[in-house]
Amino acid sequence: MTRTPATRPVTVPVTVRGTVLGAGRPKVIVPLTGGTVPALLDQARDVVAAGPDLVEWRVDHLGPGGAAPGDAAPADVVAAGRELRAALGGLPLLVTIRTAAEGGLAAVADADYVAVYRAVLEAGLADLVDVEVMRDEATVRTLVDLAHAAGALVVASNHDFDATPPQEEIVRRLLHMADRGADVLKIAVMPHDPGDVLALLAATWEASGRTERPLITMAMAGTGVASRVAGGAFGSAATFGTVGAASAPGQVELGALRAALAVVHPG
Ligand SMILES: O=C1C[C@@](O)(C(=O)O)C[C@@H](O)[C@@H]1O
Repeated sequence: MTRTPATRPVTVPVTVRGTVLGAGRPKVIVPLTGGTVPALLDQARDVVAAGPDLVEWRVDHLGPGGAAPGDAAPADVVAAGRELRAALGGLPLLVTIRTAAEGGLAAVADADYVAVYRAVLEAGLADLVDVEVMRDEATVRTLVDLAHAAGALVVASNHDFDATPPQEEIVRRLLHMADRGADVLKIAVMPHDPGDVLALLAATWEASGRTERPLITMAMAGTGVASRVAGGAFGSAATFGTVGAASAPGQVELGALRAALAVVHPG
């Protein structure tokens, strides 16, 4: 049981293209998972029409001709990114290479992971980049510096698709992300029972009392849906919802998610 400290730091919100993370109702992030540029742009049109707060581009789903997801070369990613950026208008864009180690499709070495992000950042395509904080420390440092030099924010991330670590460990990982210089701290875990969802929510509440940085947390799959709709009440600044394809188990369709968020966060 975690008690509320007498003085809790207040979350310092971050603003991306007018969208505020860390204040007000949690923001809805919709993932794009197209495997080819035409598929990506089709999906982007539907997503823009649905009006999310932010868009996540899962670059690891892109492959040459859709044949080999995760293997797209930096120049191809940049070319696709330019078209995507134009299709998104002013929507904030989070660029994510989710590696196989954390439940994604990219089986990349650190050098390639950095090369793709470097190209995307230098082309000015990302407002935020997802950096897996468990990767090599020098890689994480390089990416944090590259992102900040390009005027982008870093969303540090960690994913456990097998289990839910204990509350203290979830908090430790989130605070470690802050130590690494991330602007937003994100963790996704796999619950096996409602107690695991409670651990994730308790960790969210505890961590939000120990860092000023906005958090994004979720328990995945059906058991974890409560965390996707009600995580904001415990300190999560955003939640992933779908327009079409999901990028992780348990994501709720955008319209239903917005309705649920309006119930949890009236006014
Ligand atoms: O980190 C996350 C969270 C996520 O895994 C989810 O469970 O909603 C979905 C991913 O696309 C995103 O990068």
